Amino acid sequence: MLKIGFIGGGNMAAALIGGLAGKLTDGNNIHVVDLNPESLEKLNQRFGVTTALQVDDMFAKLDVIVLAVKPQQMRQVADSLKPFIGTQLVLSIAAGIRGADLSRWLGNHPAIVRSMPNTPALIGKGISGVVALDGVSAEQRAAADAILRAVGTTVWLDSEDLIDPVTAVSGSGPAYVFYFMEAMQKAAVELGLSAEQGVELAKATFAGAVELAIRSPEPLSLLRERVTSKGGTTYAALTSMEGDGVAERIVTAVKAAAARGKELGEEFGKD
Ligand SMILES: NC(=O)C1=CN([C@@H]2O[C@H](COP(=O)(O)OP(=O)(O)OC[C@H]3O[C@@H](n4cnc5c(N)ncnc54)[C@H](O)[C@@H]3O)[C@@H](O)[C@H]2O)C=CC1
Ligand SMILES: O=C(O)[C@@H]1CCC=N1
Repeated sequence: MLKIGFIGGGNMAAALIGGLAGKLTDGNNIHVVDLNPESLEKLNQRFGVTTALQVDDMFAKLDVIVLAVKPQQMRQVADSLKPFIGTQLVLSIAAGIRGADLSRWLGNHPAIVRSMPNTPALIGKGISGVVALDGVSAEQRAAADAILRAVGTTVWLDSEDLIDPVTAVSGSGPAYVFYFMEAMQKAAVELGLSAEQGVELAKATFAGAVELAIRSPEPLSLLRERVTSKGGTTYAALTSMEGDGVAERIVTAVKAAAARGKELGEEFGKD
């Protein structure tokens, strides 16, 4: 059974641990470090994981170490981990932080996998972009894949350059969807429906449309055209959106997220 450590026991770590515990490995084979004792207590109670407030010698005995802190904290975490690094696979889920920087901070450690999951991992419906540095063995790639697949699906990338685009599309993506849903709810209220009715309509519309898109082999544009009767209501809404350049603005926004990912790597990977 895999022995897995987590540094950072926040949102994303909890999602991953929830997917792993009792399936890929037992809770007592998972060791979590976080500065916040309350987060640790919750994880211990829910999944039976062992915990510590700082990186300890347990980390020398693990197969995989998942780095799940914010990009800003990664350098300091790497420094505290370095004395315990041997042959373990290090799996980072942090936005921006480059594999080469992590490797250098860990004493030129070769076994680094970078991944970008998303919050639907909390309900087992995540998707993760993943890329392995050259020093990762086939067995370690399989371990990284199994960990991420415990909370959804994986898309392996040939180049680390594609991780920032994945971050921008699917890592941050759930927030764009919620933003759109919030706007639909706002419109519903302005048109006279209650807030509860608005959110129910928005959620069910997204759930139904997404399921339809997943089950349909047809392109998204065709699904959209089927809703859009010439001169009808949808046509009026889409014409308004086109006039306002909404699609272009979304493309610009997603590109801003990718640019920020690159910038984070430059900002926190300097030394
Ligand atoms: N939230 C999201 O949608 C996604 C986040 N990510 C990445 O996952 C990482 C974690 O994000 P979240 O789980 O959302 O953040 P979070 O804030 O919920 O969790 C981070 C945890 O790290 C702990 N921490 C801070 N400094 C520490 C240290 N020195 N040692 C040990 N623990 C420390 C904090 O107490 C906190 O519990 C980030 O790098 C983010 O880029 C990746 C994909 C999606
Ligand atoms: O906003 C962020 O930086 C992180 C990475 C992807 C989702 N949340």
